[in-house]
Amino acid sequence: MSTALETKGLGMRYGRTWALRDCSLRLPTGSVIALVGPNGAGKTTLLQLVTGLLRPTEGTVEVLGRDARAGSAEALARVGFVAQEHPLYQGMSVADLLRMGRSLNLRWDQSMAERRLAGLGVPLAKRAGALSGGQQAQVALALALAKRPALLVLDEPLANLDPIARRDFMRTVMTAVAEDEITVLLSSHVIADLESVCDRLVLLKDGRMQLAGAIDDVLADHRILTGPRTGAEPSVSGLVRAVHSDRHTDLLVRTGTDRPDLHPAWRSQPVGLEELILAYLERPAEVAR
Ligand SMILES: Nc1ncnc2c1ncn2[C@@H]1O[C@H](COP(=O)(O)OP(=O)(O)OP(=O)(O)O)[C@@H](O)[C@H]1O
Repeated sequence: MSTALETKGLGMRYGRTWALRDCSLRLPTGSVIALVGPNGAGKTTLLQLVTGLLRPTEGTVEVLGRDARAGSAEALARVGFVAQEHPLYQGMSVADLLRMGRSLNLRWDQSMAERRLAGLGVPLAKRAGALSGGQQAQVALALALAKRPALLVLDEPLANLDPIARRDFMRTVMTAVAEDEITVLLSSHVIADLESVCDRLVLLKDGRMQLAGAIDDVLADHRILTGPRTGAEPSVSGLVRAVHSDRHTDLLVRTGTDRPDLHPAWRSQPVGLEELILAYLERPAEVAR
């Protein structure tokens, strides 16, 4: 399987603060990757390093086999980026934005962009500033897709969109994935919306990667162990979270592919994606490190 994005020892420091550290990732072509993490985790920093908007303090980023660090025009021509809050020139009409995109990009697909926007009922003659939030998000996405990117990078594309606009936005993304086999890297806090569309997960916290891999593998690596509160807790390594009620204890454990040898009073069950992500996000920083 070919690689769409590879980072090695990637790090970014603002003054004395490391926003991202030791980030080594390999993302296969054609995957849809959810980048999750709490506020300030380093998600935007990572996405801006990938799109060549920031130069790393250390490490390397390769997009489609080319160094993105130099802001190489050739590599970046294959990357579509929708920044947080999908900024557009508010005074320009949608048609003018498309015209500008066409004049700036060699591989521009004008008819596809017009078709997608017409299908969504977005009027081309209207000023961007006069469109709804959902329509503006769709215009920003159409501009990014018209570049015919191999890698589409979306920074919190679903923030501030209502449920229908979120669904329509993700439908457009998934149609592009199916039609053009693009790789998508998207950050989001809306975990429930990611589960049905993403096949890989990268979880950042305090600038460090906590989890990365195919969602199926990540889920298979974890179990919830439930047993009596007073009983001897199983001695397991890889404890992510312990929740105690009056009578029971729930342990979320990174077991790997091993199945722990449990006392008969304990049972082991799989964990769902949302619960797993929340458990990692809630872990105290000193445990997470
Ligand atoms: N231009 C900057 N100058 C100084 N510090 C910055 C700058 N940009 C980001 N940071 C810091 O780097 C860290 C990571 O920020 P980043 O915006 O990458 O996080 P994030 O995960 O995208 O957060 P959010 O979910 O709130 O958008 C934070 O501590 C932030 O304050």
